[in-house]
Amino acid sequence: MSAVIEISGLRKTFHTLRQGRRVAVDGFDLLVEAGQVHGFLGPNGSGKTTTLRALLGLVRADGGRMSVLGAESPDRLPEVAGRVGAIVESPQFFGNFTARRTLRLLALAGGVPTSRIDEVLDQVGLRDRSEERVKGYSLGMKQRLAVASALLKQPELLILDEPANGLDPAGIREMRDLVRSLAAAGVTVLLSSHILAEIQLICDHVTIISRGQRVAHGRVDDVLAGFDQHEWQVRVAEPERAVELLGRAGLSVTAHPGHLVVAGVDEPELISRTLGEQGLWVRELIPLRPDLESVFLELTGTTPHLPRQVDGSGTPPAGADDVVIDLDARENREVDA
Ligand SMILES: Nc1ncnc2c1ncn2[C@@H]1O[C@H](COP(=O)(O)OP(=O)(O)OP(=O)(O)O)[C@@H](O)[C@H]1O
Repeated sequence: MSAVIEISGLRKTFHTLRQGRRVAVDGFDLLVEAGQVHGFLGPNGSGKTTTLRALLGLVRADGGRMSVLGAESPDRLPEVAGRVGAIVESPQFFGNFTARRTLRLLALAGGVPTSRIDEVLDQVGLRDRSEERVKGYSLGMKQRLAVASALLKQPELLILDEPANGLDPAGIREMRDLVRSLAAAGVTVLLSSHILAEIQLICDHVTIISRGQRVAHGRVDDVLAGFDQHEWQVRVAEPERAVELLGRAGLSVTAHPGHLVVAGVDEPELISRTLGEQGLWVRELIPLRPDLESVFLELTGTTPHLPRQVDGSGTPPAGADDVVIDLDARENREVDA
């Protein structure tokens, strides 16, 4: 697969009068390949927007190499700008203009045929409302108009910084459907967010940033698999006896209200056989898989605990071949306030 975005060793330090020197991005790497819907995940202030701004030439990097669609950024960015759509800073629209008039203005300014206007309005689901003034739009509709403006030139790559920010659940769902339909149409999408569930629902790949450094990257399934402790939630009629039997069989078991958690077990038969052979029948046996939220919280240090998500499918995640977890960054992390 070809690289659509490559960043290696990106550094950016801001100097402000009040706060002095602030390292926003510190040797950061990112690889986005063609066809991916790539989630760029990190807590507030971890460096996501700075990275995207540097990539797009909106802020000057202090070090590192970047390329977009094979062109070095920022020097050769103009060569590929027509193939990239990006919404990084909150777009401002004229409130008194309709969506159609807004897009017409942008199409004319960008040399895009005006026949594209109806196509992008359809793509973002705004055609029915396109004659209304933008000032009457909801935040979600404004976001969709922003995406429509980025789609005018039929980009191969779409970069969205926090597209779900400020949206209500219905708006988030609309944005999710929109990103999925763009991905299905072959657009490579890089999407920054701190809404973990969103990333898990939309993205196939993820890069996690914490304090300006990459702390994990790879296929979402593989990143999750890297944190899988092979735990099972077990319900039985006599939990105390079950703890004893499982412990005697050398299994790691902890008691929780109403259930037990057995860790480090690949095959659930081991649990049911150990208990069944002593006449203790398992009522429920559920694999506990880590979700992106628990992985993110562990990597970025925002909580010491690993909440678990119950995945009733019982399907083991894919192998962890592609996932890379930067252990140095993990161990050296500081706790976010
Ligand atoms: N123009 C600036 N001047 C000074 N400091 C800045 C500037 N832009 C960003 N920073 C600092 O750089 C760090 C990274 O900020 P950045 O906006 O890139 O984070 P982020 O991950 O996008 O956060 P959020 O999710 O809140 O948007 C923060 O400490 C921020 O205060």
